[in-house]
Amino acid sequence: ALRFAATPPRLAAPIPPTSAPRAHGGVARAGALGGTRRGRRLAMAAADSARCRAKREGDGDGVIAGVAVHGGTGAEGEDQLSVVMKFGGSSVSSAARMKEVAGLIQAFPEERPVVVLSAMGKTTNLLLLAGEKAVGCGVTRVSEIEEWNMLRDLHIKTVDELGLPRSVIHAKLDELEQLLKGVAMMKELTLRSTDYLVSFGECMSTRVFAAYLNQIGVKARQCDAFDIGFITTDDFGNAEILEATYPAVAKRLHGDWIRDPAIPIVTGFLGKGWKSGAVTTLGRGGSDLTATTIGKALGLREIQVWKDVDGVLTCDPNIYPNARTVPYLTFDEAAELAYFGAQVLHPQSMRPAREGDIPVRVKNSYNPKAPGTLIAKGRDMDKVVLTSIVLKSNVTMLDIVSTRMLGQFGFLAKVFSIFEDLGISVDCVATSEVSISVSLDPSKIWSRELIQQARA
Ligand SMILES: Nc1ncnc2c1ncn2[C@@H]1O[C@H](COP(=O)(O)OP(=O)(O)O)[C@@H](O)[C@H]1O
Ligand SMILES: N[C@@H](CC(=O)OP(=O)(O)O)C(=O)O
Repeated sequence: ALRFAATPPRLAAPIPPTSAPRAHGGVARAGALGGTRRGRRLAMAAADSARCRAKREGDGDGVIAGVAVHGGTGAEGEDQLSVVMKFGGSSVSSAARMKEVAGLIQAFPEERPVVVLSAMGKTTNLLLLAGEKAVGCGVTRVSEIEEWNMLRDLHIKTVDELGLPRSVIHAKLDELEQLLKGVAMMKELTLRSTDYLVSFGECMSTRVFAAYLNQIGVKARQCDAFDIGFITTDDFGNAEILEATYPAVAKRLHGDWIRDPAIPIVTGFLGKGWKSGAVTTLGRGGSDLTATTIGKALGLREIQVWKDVDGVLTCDPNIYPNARTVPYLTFDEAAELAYFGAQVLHPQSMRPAREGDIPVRVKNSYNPKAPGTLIAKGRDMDKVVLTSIVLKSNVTMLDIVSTRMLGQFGFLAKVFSIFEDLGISVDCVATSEVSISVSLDPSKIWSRELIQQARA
């Protein structure tokens, strides 16, 4: 599909790129992370100014206002959390990569980041494969599952190379092995237990990374998203974040920071089902959504998503290696690109950023000097013709042809009520007097029922 940018009127001047990292290595300033009384006073002052701002701007969405009720936060205070830095699996795939990420965090001593991490490298895929194999292999053969051995070895090697005690990871690895044996025993892997299984990826990467930061003198605190207020629907595998998440996460992260300032290292991708209380996941690539949710909850200055590419590119670099970086995007453009197949961002992740009006910067952790892509409310569209090309595979096209449409009203409404009943999302629509063509979101399963109802 070719996505052409429309040419709306000029909206806002582009925001200049962030300053390049100042230095690599070294230990973060103690002052920036210190829990002084002055810091707390500043925090309260910032809370007051956030309250005033919310009042002035008539901010009715309850985020800043909601936080203020619980003691307040805001991005203005010197000792407040200031940005989200999310690092994807490719950025934390080994001990060497984790050291570089730690260096990146230290290179911005003026920031007080909330760090969001994905699972190391391809751990999520390995966990899914290990789970599938466990269903059919029998309890005694779990220890032979190749993917389980690969991910266990990766985590132990990483801990060793970072000079950390293996106890950092042992409890989680033991629990994971028990879980795989449980799956093998039951010969069953439900969506609910799959979510619990894959959660080990983020639970382990954050524990390892937080321990490493503490070891090098940067005070950090590991946080499981499902324990700090990420409340979701119980749609295992593709859970939606509920509104209650925002005040809960803000209260917890802000409260912890005021009590004992330490960089929060939060598990991406995970939540807690509001009915079941079980661990849920936000859909593949969901750590981006974790990052933007935290950004909105705390009203932070910026959300940074660090990838293995120089930003959002003009097309998938796996298809066209000479793709160029798109320097500026609007939230709507980024959401549309993500929804229509640009794997670089989670399709839902732009929503909290847009609602909170918090710029998202897509950066390359392998090439931090590159300016990346800045996603914000508006950008200069004067010279824009083509923004980016995306490809979406396995799209289902449905053509409905009927002479009963001629001169009638309500035909489209009937067709769309069938989609609604069956929970099917429609991407594109084209109509004429005698036919309707729609393309259906491949992530939703559609069934024969649809054809039968369309015929009726
Ligand atoms: N339009 C695009 N712009 C940038 N990257 C893209 C695009 N389309 C697909 N990609 C792919 O998305 C990858 C980055 O996304 P992802 O793997 O989710 O990163 P991470 O795991 O670090 O969060 C890139 O390595 C690239 O192969
Ligand atoms: N680990 C999860 C969540 C995620 O966001 O990963 P990444 O940031 O590496 O795309 C996944 O693989 O889907």
